[in-house]
Amino acid sequence: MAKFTKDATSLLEYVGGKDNIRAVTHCVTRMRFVLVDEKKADIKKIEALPSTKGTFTQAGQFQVIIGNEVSEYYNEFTKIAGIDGVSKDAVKNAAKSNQTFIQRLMSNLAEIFTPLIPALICGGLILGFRSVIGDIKLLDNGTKTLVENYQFFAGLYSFLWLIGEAIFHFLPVGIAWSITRKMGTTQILGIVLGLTLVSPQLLNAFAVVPGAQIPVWDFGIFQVEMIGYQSQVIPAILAAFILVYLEKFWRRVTPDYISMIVVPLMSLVPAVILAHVIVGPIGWAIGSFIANIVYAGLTSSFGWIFAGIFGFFYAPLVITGLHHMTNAIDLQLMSQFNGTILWPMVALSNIAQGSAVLAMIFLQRKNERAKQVNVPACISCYLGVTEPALFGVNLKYGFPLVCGLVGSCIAAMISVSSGVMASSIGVGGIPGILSIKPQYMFMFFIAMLEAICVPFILTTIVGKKKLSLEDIKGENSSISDNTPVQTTENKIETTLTDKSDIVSTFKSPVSGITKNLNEIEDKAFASGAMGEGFAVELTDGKVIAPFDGEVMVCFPTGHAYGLKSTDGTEILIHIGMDTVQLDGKGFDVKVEAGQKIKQGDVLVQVDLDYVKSQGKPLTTPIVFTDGSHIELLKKNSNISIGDDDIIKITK
Ligand SMILES: OC[C@H]1O[C@H](O[C@H]2O[C@H](CO)[C@@H](O)[C@H](O)[C@H]2O)[C@H](O)[C@@H](O)[C@@H]1O
Repeated sequence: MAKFTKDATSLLEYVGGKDNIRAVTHCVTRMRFVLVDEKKADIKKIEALPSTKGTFTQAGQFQVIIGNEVSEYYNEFTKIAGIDGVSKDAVKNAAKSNQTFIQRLMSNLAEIFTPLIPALICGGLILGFRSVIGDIKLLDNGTKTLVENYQFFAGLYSFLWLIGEAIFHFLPVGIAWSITRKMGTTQILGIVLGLTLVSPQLLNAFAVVPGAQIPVWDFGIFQVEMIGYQSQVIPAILAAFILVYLEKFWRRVTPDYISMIVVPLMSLVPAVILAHVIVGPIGWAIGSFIANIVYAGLTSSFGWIFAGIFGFFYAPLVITGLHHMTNAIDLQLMSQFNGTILWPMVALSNIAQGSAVLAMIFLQRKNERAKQVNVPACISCYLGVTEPALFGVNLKYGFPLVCGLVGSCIAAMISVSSGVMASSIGVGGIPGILSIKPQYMFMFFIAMLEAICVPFILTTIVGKKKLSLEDIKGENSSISDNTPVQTTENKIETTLTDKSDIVSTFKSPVSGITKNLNEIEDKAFASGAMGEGFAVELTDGKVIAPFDGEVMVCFPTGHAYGLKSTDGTEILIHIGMDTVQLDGKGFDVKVEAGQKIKQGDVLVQVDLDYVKSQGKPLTTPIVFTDGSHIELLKKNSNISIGDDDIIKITK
């Protein structure tokens, strides 16, 4: 059995089976589905699968976040489902039907740039290395660079530009290719179109300065300027879409037997003409306008405010999966200002989220199970891929995400207000410093230190208050088969504060015969590891709220509830033993997590006969997970729902 066989099989069932999948693909960390009926997906069950880090529905796509191993998972899933033929394009196109114009624009941009990222990162590292050897005066008391002192480095510097130029200056080739690939038209035509935008026959875009002699194609009656579009983003996007739609048009109207002659010719030639005569100049102007606005915004006296907003919202943008659209702006900034002030904030945001996870590693150092998630998530984040951290840790607990956002917001403000600029997009984590222009490396380093320290300290402080003993110590401290595993939905927040007031507003949530907790069979409850409390052998299936407060946890199977009273008392009611295995059958749940409750509100109506018929004991522990001390006042007594004075609670 392959690593993901079990989970992939369950996922197929929980998304509603093969018939409910209109299309499926994956990206760097997520399975992306377009479902026929989204309501058929059982999100709670999907999120409970061990390999699922979270789910997200965005713009017509149902995303299941798996992490860095998603391609292996995807292969297993498609093998089991027998749907190998479903392509990425099919997913995207199917999802489009559910999107607004803006969503479509954003996801199109993100989709265009995603396949280019490996090359951009490689180029970023190369440019960063070139800066280190060619721009930093490391030798002769800070007066000479390595390139100036050693021929080897001079040669290396020159050689590396061969690759750097191919990636960044000839970017229109990559963009036009990516668009034809995405739109399912002939990719080589996209490549050729891209080449016509950066051909050496044209005046290089970087040589187009006021007063420059611009060569022309002279058609007698009119002339066209021979300008190259090196590093330009929007002209390439517009030209490629023209090519795509021309090809689609000609393919539709051309008989098959001449399509090979007509379609490429009639698509490419007009596309190249339109590119150089109309959309090139227009796209250049639009691109410059956008880059100027972003640049002016970020370098204005209010730049730090824009930066703070970007820094705060970048990680949530990653959660939506639309973040790659920022690459378009980065690349435009690079072509116009020879660097980007946007991308350093991307790297800082990723670092900040990684640092929040670092704090979780520290807080949960005794929790073996949490370590298995936290450590790889943190490493991945520090190397530029944040989904394992976002979905596996920070979103799950909530507060690390917020602490990371605060750290990222401050780091972005430091970065922008000190003018930090990267030569290019690079590895969006700690190695990102290599892509920063040498003169800004120190300030980026300071911003990076902040992005490491602030989320770490904040998460540690908040985590000490927020995390339960179970979160901190892991399985051994309190988890049994009957114990709900903590997920986003079913998280029990147990504060570690020590109060000493006596609470007397507790009324029995159930009817039955009371028992001391240590008398029941389940070891985890009986040992008191989950907290003190008592148990009841149920005689009636109605379960009510014992106090006014909130439902913190409502287990998807309806058999366990975490409640918090208005005065902060927290309890877990676990109905029956091993009842998680009933999968919700016999439990008519009346509340949901997050719901406010009044004492006496019905939480669930349990079909006791059914539970008994399945061989499950009706022993129901009621445990105080906030550390309260409990004395059972009515031992072995027949109590009724709503009775008070059953226990004495001391905090
Ligand atoms: O969705 C995967 C990741 O996408 C972004 O990072 C990637 O692109 C960055 C350029 O925009 C690049 O710097 C980084 O090295 C790449 O991993 C995003 O910043 C990540 O948070 C996300 O996990």
